[in-house]
Amino acid sequence: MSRTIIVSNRLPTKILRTENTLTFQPSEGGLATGLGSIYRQDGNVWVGWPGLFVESEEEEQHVRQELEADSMAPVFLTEAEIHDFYEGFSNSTLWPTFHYFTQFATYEQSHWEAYVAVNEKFCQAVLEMAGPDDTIWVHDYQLLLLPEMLRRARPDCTIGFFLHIPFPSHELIRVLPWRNELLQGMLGADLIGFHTYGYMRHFLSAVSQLLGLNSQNGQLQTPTRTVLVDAFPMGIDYDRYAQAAASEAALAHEAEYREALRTTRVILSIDRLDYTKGIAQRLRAFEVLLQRYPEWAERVSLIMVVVPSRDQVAQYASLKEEIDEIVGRINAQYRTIYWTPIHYFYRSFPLEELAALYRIAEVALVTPMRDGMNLVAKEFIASKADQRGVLILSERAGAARELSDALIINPTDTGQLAEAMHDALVMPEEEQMQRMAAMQALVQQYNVFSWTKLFMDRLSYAKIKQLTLATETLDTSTTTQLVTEYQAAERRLLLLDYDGTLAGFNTNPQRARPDEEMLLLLQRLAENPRNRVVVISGRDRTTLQNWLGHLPIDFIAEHGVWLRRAGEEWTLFQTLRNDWKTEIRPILELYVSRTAGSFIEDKEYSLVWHYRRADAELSAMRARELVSHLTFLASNTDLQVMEGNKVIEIKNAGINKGTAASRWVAEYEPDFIVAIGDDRTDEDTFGAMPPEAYTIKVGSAPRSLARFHVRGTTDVRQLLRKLL
Ligand SMILES: O=P(O)(O)OC[C@H]1O[C@H](O[C@H]2O[C@H](CO)[C@@H](O)[C@H](O)[C@H]2O)[C@H](O)[C@@H](O)[C@@H]1O
Ligand SMILES: O=c1ccn([C@@H]2O[C@H](COP(=O)(O)OP(=O)(O)O)[C@@H](O)[C@H]2O)c(=O)[nH]1
Ligand SMILES: [Mg+2]
Repeated sequence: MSRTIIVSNRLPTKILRTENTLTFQPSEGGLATGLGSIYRQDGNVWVGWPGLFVESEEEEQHVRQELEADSMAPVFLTEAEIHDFYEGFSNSTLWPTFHYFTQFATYEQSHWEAYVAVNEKFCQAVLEMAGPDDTIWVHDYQLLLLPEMLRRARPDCTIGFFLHIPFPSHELIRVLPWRNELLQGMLGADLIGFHTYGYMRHFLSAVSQLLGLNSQNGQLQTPTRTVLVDAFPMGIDYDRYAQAAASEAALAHEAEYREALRTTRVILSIDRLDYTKGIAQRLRAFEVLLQRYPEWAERVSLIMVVVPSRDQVAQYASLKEEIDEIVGRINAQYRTIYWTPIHYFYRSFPLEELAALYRIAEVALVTPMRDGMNLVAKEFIASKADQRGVLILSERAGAARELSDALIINPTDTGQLAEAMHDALVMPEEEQMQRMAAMQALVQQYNVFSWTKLFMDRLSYAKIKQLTLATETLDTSTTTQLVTEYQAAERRLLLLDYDGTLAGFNTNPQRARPDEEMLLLLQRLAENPRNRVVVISGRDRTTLQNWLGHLPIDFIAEHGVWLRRAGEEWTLFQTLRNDWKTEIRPILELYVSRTAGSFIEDKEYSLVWHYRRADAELSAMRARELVSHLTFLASNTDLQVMEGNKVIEIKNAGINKGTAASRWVAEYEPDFIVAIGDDRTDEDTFGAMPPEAYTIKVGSAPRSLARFHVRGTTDVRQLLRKLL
């Protein structure tokens, strides 16, 4: 039976050592509480770190067994690994960078190395566990390299990846020395999910800017595969929080708190201790509230739960001191014998007590500087059975993209935040209920179960899509068959594209000169009297002539405009005009002047706008603009607009690599054909070949007419060598 293997840095259970005994308790943090409800189903298993340093083999065995009984498999990390991988790279490099706190980020080579090593350790643990049909779902920034590591070990397995924190602008990502490795690591997945569309957009733009990979409608084309990218805002186990809030235990705790607080109204905040959560700013805003509206003195208190977190990281330790200091100062200044302005707790609470706090609070303050999602906001909403209560929510929490009925604030605007608190405290009940009802409906519908289902369904879809769209890989047995057929054949036709097929794709087209190995390979293939070798390219005939003209091969140049059989003269495919160039050239010049780095190639019967060296995103936009501009102009002419790899070409209609290649098939009557190409324009060749021909696409494409595909130019060379 196939099952799902969830992988995250932290298990939903953490183990504490007190003297000689181990206690197992639930982990804090959104990931553990969010997914905690679902992993126990259907033989699924959760792989992760249990938060404990084991001291002996026996202890390790014991922990492993205990966790296994509860569907978990531990990855044990050493103190050094926790220092360099968790506190170091994960929480001192990635966490601040991804939350726009680059001033806190450190860049240590040793931390990076530990990050690689621990990702490998997780990879081994997963591989030991995963069967070929299992789905692997990797979570979060601590394991960005894992998808690609798993992919390398199991090329066909199903891998999902979800990032729980923001994905920042590529301007921040590019600051990281290891940015390309990190992005490549994520691209090992079949589906990559984010909480919001904004994060997804930033990711796609980073991939385009830094790796030069294009996407369309969230479908990303890597050299080998199609990867889907999408937004999946995570939800909570709504019923669990609603039930907890309605439980006897929660009611009893609430009564207790009410008695202690007497008539004081409650504003609540709950977070892990983290500089991303805006805790200090929130305290200052509360102080401003008391200054601006002295009438709230003795009438409203802030209950602030701060859960200890990552206290070995310097920034966290100093934040703790800062908060202690501000709370102390405000309380000292405003408190009375009857009233404490801020009830500050630095510890975690069990679910029933959290539920009681959610119940008693009239206002929840969720005001992070940056937060991937923030589940506390959703838990507060689920706990409000009577629909009274107001959520104040930072516009920079992922949750703000969904919860538009909250009072949305900018957390750095202390004045606005203070006013929002006041507004919340005086909001008429009817308005509170209206807003709360709308948010409850949303949080109830988009819960953690629908989130999981949506992600998993989309992951199966990604897989099916890859299978149905992808051409078959040219594996060893097909290669053997190809070679056998080749050897038996008398009249063989080899149609070979140049750039991206025989030569690697170069940012400067003039630098893609043939190397010695290629020249020798073509020479030897062409020498065989049973072979007809045709280089079929979009390049101008002069370049092909200069580079390859001395070889006994045929040429199809300018996508079929110019033809040359070995030893003969160049001829035109048909009589052509090029008087249209005077009208079209100024348009291309306009796009060059608007797009630095782009340039025009002027071929005898076509004009090309190249943008491989221009800013990836700007030029992609300009390219769409240019295509529609040219298509409009060409509509009543005999011109055609062709899009290739970072090029737009305009030329006479009816001529392409396919029509030219057909001429060779008709004249030469081959009994064996291999046609290889990497580009959109090569699709015309593939489409024009008889069904038994070996059509081979280099790299991946969402849809290709070729029967087979290979990874890159190295594979092409290898295949051609086999034919010698
Ligand atoms: O494992 P820790 O270092 O103790 O940290 C706890 C978790 O914090 C982060 O939570 C995030 O995930 C939430 C659910 O998607 C989201 O609501 C929140 O905005 C994020 O900050 C972190 O991403 C987890 O990996 C940690 O385990
Ligand atoms: O004493 C506490 C306080 C909070 N939480 C939980 O910690 C999670 C915090 O998740 P959130 O997404 O708000 O932020 P994160 O900590 O993941 O950044 C929520 O589910 C809270 O219920 C907890 O388990 N114990
Ligand atoms: Mg090509």
